[in-house]
Amino acid sequence: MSRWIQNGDNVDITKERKNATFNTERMSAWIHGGDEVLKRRREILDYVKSNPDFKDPIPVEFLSREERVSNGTRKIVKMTDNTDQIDGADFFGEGMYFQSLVMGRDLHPLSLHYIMFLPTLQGQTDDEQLDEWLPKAIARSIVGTYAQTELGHGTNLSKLETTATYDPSTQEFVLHSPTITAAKWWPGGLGKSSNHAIVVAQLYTKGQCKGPHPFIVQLRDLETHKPMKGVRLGDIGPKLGINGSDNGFLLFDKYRIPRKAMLMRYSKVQPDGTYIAPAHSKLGYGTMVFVRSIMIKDQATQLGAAATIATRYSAVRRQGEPVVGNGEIQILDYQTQQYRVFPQLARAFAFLFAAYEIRDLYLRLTEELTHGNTELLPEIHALSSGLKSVVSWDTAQGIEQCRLSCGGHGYSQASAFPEIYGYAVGGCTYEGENLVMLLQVARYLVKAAEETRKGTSNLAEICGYISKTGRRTSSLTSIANYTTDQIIEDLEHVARKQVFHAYDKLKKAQQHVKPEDAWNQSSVELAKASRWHVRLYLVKTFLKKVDKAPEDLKKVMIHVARLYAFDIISSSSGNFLEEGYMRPDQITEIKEGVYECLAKIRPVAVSLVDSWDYDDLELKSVLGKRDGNVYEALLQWAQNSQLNKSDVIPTFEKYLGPMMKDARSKL
Ligand SMILES: CCCCCCCC/C=C\CCCCCCC/C=C/C(=O)SCCNC(=O)CCNC(=O)[C@H](O)C(C)(C)COP(=O)(O)OP(=O)(O)OC[C@H]1O[C@@H](n2cnc3c(N)ncnc32)[C@H](O)[C@@H]1OP(=O)(O)O
Ligand SMILES: Cc1cc2nc3c(=O)[nH]c(=O)nc-3n(C[C@H](O)[C@H](O)[C@H](O)COP(=O)(O)OP(=O)(O)OC[C@H]3O[C@@H](n4cnc5c(N)ncnc54)[C@H](O)[C@@H]3O)c2cc1C
Repeated sequence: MSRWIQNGDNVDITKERKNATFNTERMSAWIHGGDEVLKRRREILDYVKSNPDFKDPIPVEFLSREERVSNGTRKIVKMTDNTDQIDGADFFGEGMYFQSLVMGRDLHPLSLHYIMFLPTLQGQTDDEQLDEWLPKAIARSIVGTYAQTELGHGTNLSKLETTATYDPSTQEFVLHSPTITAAKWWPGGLGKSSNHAIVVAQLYTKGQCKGPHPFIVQLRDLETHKPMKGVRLGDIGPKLGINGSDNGFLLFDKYRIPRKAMLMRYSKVQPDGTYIAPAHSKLGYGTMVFVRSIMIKDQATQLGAAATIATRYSAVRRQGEPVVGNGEIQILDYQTQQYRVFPQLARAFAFLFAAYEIRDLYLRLTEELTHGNTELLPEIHALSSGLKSVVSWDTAQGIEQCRLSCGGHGYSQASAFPEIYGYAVGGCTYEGENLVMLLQVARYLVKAAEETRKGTSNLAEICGYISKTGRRTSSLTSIANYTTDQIIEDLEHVARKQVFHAYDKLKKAQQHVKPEDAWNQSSVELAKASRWHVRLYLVKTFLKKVDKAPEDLKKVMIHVARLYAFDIISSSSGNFLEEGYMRPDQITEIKEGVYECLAKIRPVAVSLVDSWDYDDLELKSVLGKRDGNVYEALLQWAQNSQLNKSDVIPTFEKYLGPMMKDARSKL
């Protein structure tokens, strides 16, 4: 046994846990929403661990693509056979946790069924359609996906090419892909698994195009699973990540579906072809808003996992001997290591707490929509688009920092970083490419700036800072006395300034060039304004949450929240220095604040990541193992390699052996 193991655990990690200044269980409960939530997490975990159906034959990174799809399909069917183990109504909490324990970091043949197909049926059907389709989808007698993106168009929905032309003589729509670029491309589970899809197509009736609308479409025969006549589909091949998912392509050749296949909660086509428009033109995009909202928690969970792995590994990895003869030190003691890893942990917290907020806002929206009130739609569209964009970008960067902080072992799939990154980074693209989403936020901010300039502002709370007068210089005197209100005031200043800078640039350009060119020429500054708007929101949400925490937890978490804010300010110091809003010595003070926070977090870092309550089963990382016994586990993990099945592999007989033999004979 290694000299670093005592009572089964690595001695360094045990020592770290003894340093905790707070109760890890209390912290976990606070993070996850209370004792009851924590208790339920443990029950779900026990259930998953005790069920052999959920076990992977070997770590999934050793499986081929076909094996991955097959293993994932087997598990998700078993998992959804057992949804009585969770509160089905709690998709955001129990649903997401259950699926992450069973399915790991992969999407699978039923992902889109649960994440988009079912929610679209719930949100977009009229009563009759709901009664027809929802029971089938819930029972899994049909499997659906969401087919919107095409080879030629993803972002720009107004130019989707798939057509749904209404034929009043038969009361049917004719679905058609007029070109190759009209092929649906990407939908998860479309390639081989789904037999139905929500297809988004340009609706034509009475010779007029009414724009993209959702239709429910049968793609495969229910018994043979062969594609229906007029439907061509398949898998799009391997991707950077999520290779357990059969993302697919789909083409229609004048494929007929009944009139009632058009989802008619908001827009309708009557039997004679008369079109009835929705109350709000973007109501049909509701499922995207829903997914953008739930993605925030998913991304936070991935970044939290990466930070947990990096922190635990840094506690057990010893490298370098600053005092010769005293032995090598834990790499977690290096300030540079802390500077790399702890901000990622702080971000993960910030994102998780924002995820709770957007969940609550989304629930409010759903409630309002049942009363026909669409007032909240622009605000939630802007917030979910902005959070989706900033959070997924920072998550991807953060995971990469965590990987780098683990040196060579971070590059091995044993670390789980490649899986985490491959899975999470997809979020920068799907559900709206990040930059495009930032530009959606910008439209909202431009309106707020316009109202403020006109003096007619009655802004929503989320952008209330835009119409504030604010100070001309920061009131920061010393980092010790830098209050939450001052931090927010300083971030508000920079966000407001950037909003008006972008707005003025846009307005000025509009005087000289066409509106679309003016927008394009201002778009980098507009996207920056959106980022500041979202960062401000994240900082405010985090500080507010910590302010309300119980005292024992607040004492620790305040350093994490301040690190999040100080890291943002110090890494963009130029924005704060502009026009003398801050002086260089104030920036120096904030940098010192960063270092102070790192030092405060250092002794409790392992306990903090323990509080995220990841089980080894969920982390799936040799480096992040709770017991810290990394080296033994690495050696064991490598035994799974197919190349280790024999001492000599065929490539030796075929290539290397003859090459060396030949070379030897010539010497
Ligand atoms: C038991 C089992 C449990 C299982 C649990 C599983 C849990 C797993 C958890 C998480 C994992 C997450 C995994 C997710 C899987 C992802 C799968 C991916 C799916 C997809 O990607 S689907 C395709 C998504 N596609 C897009 O997002 C396209 C992006 N484009 C657009 O959204 C829009 O076209 C646009 C926003 C870019 C522009 O739209 P458009 O041209 O139509 O409009 P504009 O002229 O620009 O704007 C007009 C006006 O409308 C406003 N607007 C736009 N969109 C919306 C909206 N959605 N809501 C409200 N308003 C909107 C826009 O801002 C303009 O407003 P103003 O005129 O400025 O007022
Ligand atoms: C893992 C994964 C899963 C997916 N799952 C599904 C699914 O289940 N169903 C589905 O329908 N789709 C799915 N998609 C597709 C996804 O929604 C699209 O890829 C996404 O919306 C972006 O569209 P695009 O790929 O066409 O990129 P494009 O729109 O071509 O964007 C390419 C580049 O152009 C820029 N750009 C585009 N428009 C503008 C603009 N107006 N202003 C400034 N810059 C612009 C973008 O910022 C980007 O840099 C998935 C994608 C991925 C990666």
